[in-house]
Amino acid sequence: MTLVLNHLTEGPATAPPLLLGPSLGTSYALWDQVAPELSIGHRVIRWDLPGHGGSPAELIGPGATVGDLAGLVLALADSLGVERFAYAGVSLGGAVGLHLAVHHPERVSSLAVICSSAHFNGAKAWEERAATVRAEGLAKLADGADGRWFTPGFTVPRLVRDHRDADPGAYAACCDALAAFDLRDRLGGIGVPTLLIAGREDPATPPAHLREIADAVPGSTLTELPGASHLAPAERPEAVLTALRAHFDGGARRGMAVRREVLGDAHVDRAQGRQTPFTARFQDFISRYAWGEIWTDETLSRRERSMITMTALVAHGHYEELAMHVRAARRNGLTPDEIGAVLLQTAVYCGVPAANSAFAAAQRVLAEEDGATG
Ligand SMILES: O=C(O)CCC(=O)CC(=O)O
Repeated sequence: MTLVLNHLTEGPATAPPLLLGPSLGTSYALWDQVAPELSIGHRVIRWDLPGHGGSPAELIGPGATVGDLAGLVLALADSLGVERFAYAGVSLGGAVGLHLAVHHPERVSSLAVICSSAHFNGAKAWEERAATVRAEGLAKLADGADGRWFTPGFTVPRLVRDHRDADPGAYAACCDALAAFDLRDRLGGIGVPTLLIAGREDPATPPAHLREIADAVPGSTLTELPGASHLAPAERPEAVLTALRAHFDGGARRGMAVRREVLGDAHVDRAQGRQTPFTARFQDFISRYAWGEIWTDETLSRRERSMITMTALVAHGHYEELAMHVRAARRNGLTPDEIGAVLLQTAVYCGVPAANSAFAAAQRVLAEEDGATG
């Protein structure tokens, strides 16, 4: 019997397939907080590394490469009748995704690389770790997992247990794969839509590693998550979920791009960073509908949409939101004089007190942005 990677499939069999890859030492439980939500719109298939979770250790041996792991993922996809799929992976799982996008682009429709890298800082440390694990097993390394994986005080006992229970030989073979991995000179050839997610506090693959990929992969997007270390899907599941949804869902992806163009990266990153499980769906809703459907509709120009939006906000007295849209109006090309003319017209149709508060809010923003109102 041919051995395949242990995996869990969730979601409708007819939905677009999405494969989720784990990091070294973990199992598909790394996706516990994210996969069920993603499976509303996807056939989600999450897999275990060889010798981790429920995958047979015999699938891998000394001197293994990331290419070997990618081959196992393709064999899994073949066994499930999946030809082309979206893919997201964490760290080693992300390296597998980069390998697939470079060497098997016909199989990958879209890629997300999370807390990962195009190289893992050379071979030496991984060769040493592999030798130690082959000699002593995983207990000591698992004792230090919290510090390598999470911000202080956070943990996921199930993942630490999976680390302790992994097969030492297979774990060491995965270290061999990390030691030999370096795709830096191939990144420019990646043509699939690519999202990079970095944990701001990740000591293993710090944001600079994700930035390096973002700088090289044409058209890619980078999101940095505050309050996340190396296992972002476990530590900031709601933020990872929103970013993945926006990336893998066409409408939401378009919406997120327009939202960033109009409101600016700094604002959107702040909003994403502040997100909680309670607000995640609302953020997703805004990206998908307000930005993905309305602001992307070219019947009206962005300048016209800015004028309408500012007027509506004055009419309902939403001055905080108005301040944000005065900034957006400037990004959409309105001059301070034109913004003033819009607000003056609101004095007629929305009332003088409303326009008075609107002028005060807009004046503050314009003074910050351009120093334009003297
Ligand atoms: O457990 C660690 O020390 C992090 C290992 C790493 O960077 C590769 C991975 O998580 O897949």
